Amino acid sequence: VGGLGATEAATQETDNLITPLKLLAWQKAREAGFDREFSSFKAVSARSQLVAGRNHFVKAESGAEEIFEKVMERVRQSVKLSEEWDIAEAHRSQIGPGEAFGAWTSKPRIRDRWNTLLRLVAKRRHMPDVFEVCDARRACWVHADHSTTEFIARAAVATVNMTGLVDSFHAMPAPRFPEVVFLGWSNVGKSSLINALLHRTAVAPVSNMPGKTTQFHFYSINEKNAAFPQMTLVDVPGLGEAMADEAQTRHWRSTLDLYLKRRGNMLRQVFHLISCEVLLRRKRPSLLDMAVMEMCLRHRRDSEYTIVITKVDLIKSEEAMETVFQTMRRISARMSEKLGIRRVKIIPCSVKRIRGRILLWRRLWRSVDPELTLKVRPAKELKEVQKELDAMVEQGKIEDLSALAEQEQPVREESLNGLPFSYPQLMACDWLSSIVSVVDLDLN
Ligand SMILES: Nc1nc2c(ncn2[C@@H]2O[C@H](COP(=O)(O)OP(=O)(O)OP(=O)(O)O)[C@@H](O)[C@H]2O)c(=O)[nH]1
Ligand SMILES: [Mg+2]
Repeated sequence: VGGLGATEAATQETDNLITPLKLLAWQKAREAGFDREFSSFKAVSARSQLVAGRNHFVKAESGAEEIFEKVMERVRQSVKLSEEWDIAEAHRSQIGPGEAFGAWTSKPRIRDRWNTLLRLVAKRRHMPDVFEVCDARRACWVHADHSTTEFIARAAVATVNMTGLVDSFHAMPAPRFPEVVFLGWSNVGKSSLINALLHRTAVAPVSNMPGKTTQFHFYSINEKNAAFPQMTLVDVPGLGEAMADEAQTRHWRSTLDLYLKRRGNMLRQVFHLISCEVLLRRKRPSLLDMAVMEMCLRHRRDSEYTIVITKVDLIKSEEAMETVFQTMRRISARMSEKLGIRRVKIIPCSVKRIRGRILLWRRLWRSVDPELTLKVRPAKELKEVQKELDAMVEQGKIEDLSALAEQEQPVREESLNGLPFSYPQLMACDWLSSIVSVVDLDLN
């Protein structure tokens, strides 16, 4: 009693069981952005559980998939795109950033097609598919635009809630979801980047005066939407001198230090932002930046570490580009000399343009992807499980039910299989090629 039965193909009986839930499912789908009728509402598989009565977990097919497939097929069949797609497919293994394949295009017609495809894929909220479309578009040398990043954000983000606004380590909310922190000198664009990635204008307050963010902001993404990837983004006060007094800045630094050292393995990714402005002016990152960098690389083995060069739209000449370039080369050399690290991932980006946004999303996604995370469900009393299931059935929470059923299946092992085709290539491409491709584009 209490164990889940095996997954079985649905029968007429299971189909009858879910029919009354169609309206609820449709309402839910509408809330999530689905704007048509279901063309079908069929049970595809079912599992049952005997807990003083029988619970049925039924996976239903809504027809949305069908519509998607049809439209996608139509989009792909239109002559131009399908040709490009086929070429991209044929060159899948060889196409990487920097390899000549054609000239970049921003033609609205072609761009719109890719964005339509992306919008359709985004509705499925399956991020590897989203990245696959992005890769294919890039492989076809079609520029991304604001719609592209908007659809990526739509696929990944349903809700954003501020769940903590604190100024000491001990007041921080306990880590609930995989966490990503954005840190760096004051005014480098940490808050702006969070807004840009979420495709929201006013989540994190931004100012052109340094010292805007004065507390640690915890933003829970998709807190109550388990169908979306759940994560926490953390915006921190600037490391540098800002407008605050000496004591305040020292306090922030020690809080950050504690946070990085003690946050534990829920902290998955550190985005360390360094502004182009600073690199152009000082030709080297600050000692504080170097200390943070070393700390992360040496002590934060649980987290990924990425340097983000912000405001690359300010690079206006080839000399400026060369300066940024050489500075990054020096940083890389210093790190490899000191820590024996051969490669530090560096992503140049700009919130005024699209540059770097997709790479950042990919990097972010990689660190929070629930499929790469072993979920440990706490053992519960049978009665509790029963109550939970009853409540779900009563409220018609079909998605939660099927998520629960899904959870009982063996968790996939961490692997790169199934990730988008150029993912390893992109990861393998060092900062040199990524900065070249981005800056080249900016100068064109
Ligand atoms: N040109 C350009 N300006 C940017 C970019 N990103 C941010 N900015 C500007 O830089 C300024 C600072 O941005 P914020 O996001 O507040 O920086 P912050 O790192 O959060 O700053 P603090 O909260 O003070 O630590 C704002 O005026 C932004 O508009 C960018 O990519 N390009
Ligand atoms: Mg800020």
